[in-house]
Amino acid sequence: MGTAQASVGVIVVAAGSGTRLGYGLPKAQVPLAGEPILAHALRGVLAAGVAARICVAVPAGDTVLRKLCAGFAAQHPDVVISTVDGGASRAASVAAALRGLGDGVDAVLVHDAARALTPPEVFQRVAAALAAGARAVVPAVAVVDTIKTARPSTGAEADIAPEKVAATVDRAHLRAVQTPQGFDAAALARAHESLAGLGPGEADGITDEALLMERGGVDVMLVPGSAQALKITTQLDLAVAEALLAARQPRRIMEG
Ligand SMILES: Nc1ccn([C@@H]2O[C@H](COP(=O)(O)OP(=O)(O)OP(=O)(O)O)[C@@H](O)[C@H]2O)c(=O)n1
Ligand SMILES: C[C@](O)(CO)[C@H](O)COP(=O)(O)O
Repeated sequence: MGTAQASVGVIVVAAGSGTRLGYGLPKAQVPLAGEPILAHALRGVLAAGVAARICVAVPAGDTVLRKLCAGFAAQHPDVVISTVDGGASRAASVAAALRGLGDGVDAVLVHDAARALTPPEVFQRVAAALAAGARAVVPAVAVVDTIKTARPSTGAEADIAPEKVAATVDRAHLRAVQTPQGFDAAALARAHESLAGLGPGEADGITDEALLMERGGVDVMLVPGSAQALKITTQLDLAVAEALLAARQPRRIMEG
């Protein structure tokens, strides 16, 4: 897009069911420090100050998250905040929100509600790289574990353990990618057109939009992500997020 004045739309995908979290509620509704996960995610987007429009994909038929978004919209009349029904896969939810965002934005940031504590600086880094001319930008962190590939054990080995190491990967070049992922709006729309007609099973393999860009031969630039942008997937992640939020509170100074 190449100009700092470009209009940015942010998609927040919040239509997932949260099966692995196992809370019995759609994940974006699950309370984190007393508020739905989506409320934290929206506050992060708004604090970054990069969005002219925000479109949130919520579970089809949901009224709780729609009401939450309407409350944010009332408090932020300077930003157009809308909701759409999400789809059966993350990719389908992104596609629905892309349509909901409409024309008139130069760049689109796609963000997981599940990465609810992403610091505003991460949004700003992604937006700045787009403004500097990148067509696709992803926040990333280095991988800290030693990574090995596995293959099934065979014969007598299978009685000891189901898998064995196939190889150890050189982690120097490995990056764990996060959201928000930023794209030139036209390039993202074209990439998503290529998904039309995919079944839900096939769409499940599209775990992020950067993959679509890579397939289309677009260079995907990496900017620093943040450990705080963890994806709340399991109960352990929710506990970590609670602890992170508690640590963000101004500390009380005991006097006397
Ligand atoms: N059909 C879907 C599936 C996922 N998402 C969103 O995509 C992000 C990443 O998905 P994940 O964290 O894996 O969420 P869930 O699909 O809810 O998790 P699970 O697989 O445990 O059910 C989340 O913000 C989630 O709400 C979505 O909008 N629509
Ligand atoms: C987009 C993402 O958050 C980047 O790490 C991730 O790919 C989403 O994954 P999931 O398959 O929806 O859990």
